Amino acid sequence: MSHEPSPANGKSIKVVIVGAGSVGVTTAYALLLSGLASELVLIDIDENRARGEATDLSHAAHFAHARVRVASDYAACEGATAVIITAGVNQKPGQTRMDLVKTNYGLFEAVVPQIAKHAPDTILIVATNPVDVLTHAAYELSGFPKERVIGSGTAMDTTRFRHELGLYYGVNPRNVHAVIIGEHGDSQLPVWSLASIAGMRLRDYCVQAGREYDEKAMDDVARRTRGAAYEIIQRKGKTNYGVASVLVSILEPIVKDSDAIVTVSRVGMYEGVGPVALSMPCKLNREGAHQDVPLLLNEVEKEGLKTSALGIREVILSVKKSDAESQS
Ligand SMILES: NC(=O)C1=CN([C@@H]2O[C@H](COP(=O)(O)OP(=O)(O)OC[C@H]3O[C@@H](n4cnc5c(N)ncnc54)[C@H](O)[C@@H]3O)[C@@H](O)[C@H]2O)C=CC1
Ligand SMILES: CC(=O)C(=O)O
Repeated sequence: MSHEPSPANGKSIKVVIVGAGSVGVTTAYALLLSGLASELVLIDIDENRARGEATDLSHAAHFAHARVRVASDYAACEGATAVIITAGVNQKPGQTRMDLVKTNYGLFEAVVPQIAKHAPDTILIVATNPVDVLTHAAYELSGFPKERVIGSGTAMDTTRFRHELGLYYGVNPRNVHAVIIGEHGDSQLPVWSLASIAGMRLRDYCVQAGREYDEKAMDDVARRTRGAAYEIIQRKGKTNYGVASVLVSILEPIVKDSDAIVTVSRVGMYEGVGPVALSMPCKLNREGAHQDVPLLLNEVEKEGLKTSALGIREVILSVKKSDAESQS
């Protein structure tokens, strides 16, 4: 009898996680439990730590029909369906995601070309912060088409938003349709004009449910969504479970080629801004992320999106400028 793990869904799906820290290994564990991958490879600059994590995870893999291994060389990315990048410094209490840009941009310059060299057909999924700036960097450094460089973006904030709305209205978050777009960060934008429950816009839902639409309560929902990571980091020093599940939810439609719509970050052209990676609802399938249908936004939301895009673009330009200056 073979001791080889059974391939996921009858196919051999290899996923590489670069960065075997808190987000990386929580994602690895969530992926193992999902059964989406038949092979997981961990790469970390701290090889000893990665080896310990891989051994521990391989004991969990015993129950999940997948193989977990550690690699010290990016050649291990060859043949990967997706490479998830979670390597990099995280926020200390009070820091913004943008505060991490200099260190993590340098890391991407070292890592992304190596992934692209060994896995030219893979899909890159970026979680490292600031995720939009680094998704943009990964796109430029890899030379991959836009579709194949995806940031976890506001998939995380959208999950938190639906969670908060579900709590407030007393319905399951799965029945709340609402998205956060723009930056995975402080300039993120809740799309109130399209938020709905049971197919009804929130104001209509309130009329039908015989309750008042409370503007102040909605502002609180948006504030809690935007501030969730800060609060968690203040309390426990990091966030890991939410993002791990979000990364699995991004990988799933890629592996299953299912055309699911998920709000992820991807490079696009924005009027009056230029090319910039930010989050919009995208169709995900085995070829990557596609922004096929522009979101119907009102004028205020269009302005908010532009402000968010300009903020990300400014950081992209400034980190590239200071990087070029330090190399000259
Ligand atoms: N997009 C999102 O929603 C979220 C993003 N994050 C971000 O994910 C990143 C990782 O966070 P944590 O896992 O908590 O940090 P961590 O410190 O636990 O792990 C980072 C790992 O990266 C490794 N690393 C550093 N340089 C490397 C290199 N050149 N090559 C390979 N590995 C390298 C470290 O050795 C460490 O194991 C941070 O930037 C954080 O802000 C965290 C939570 C949510
Ligand atoms: C840390 C981070 O980006 C988050 O949990 O949203």
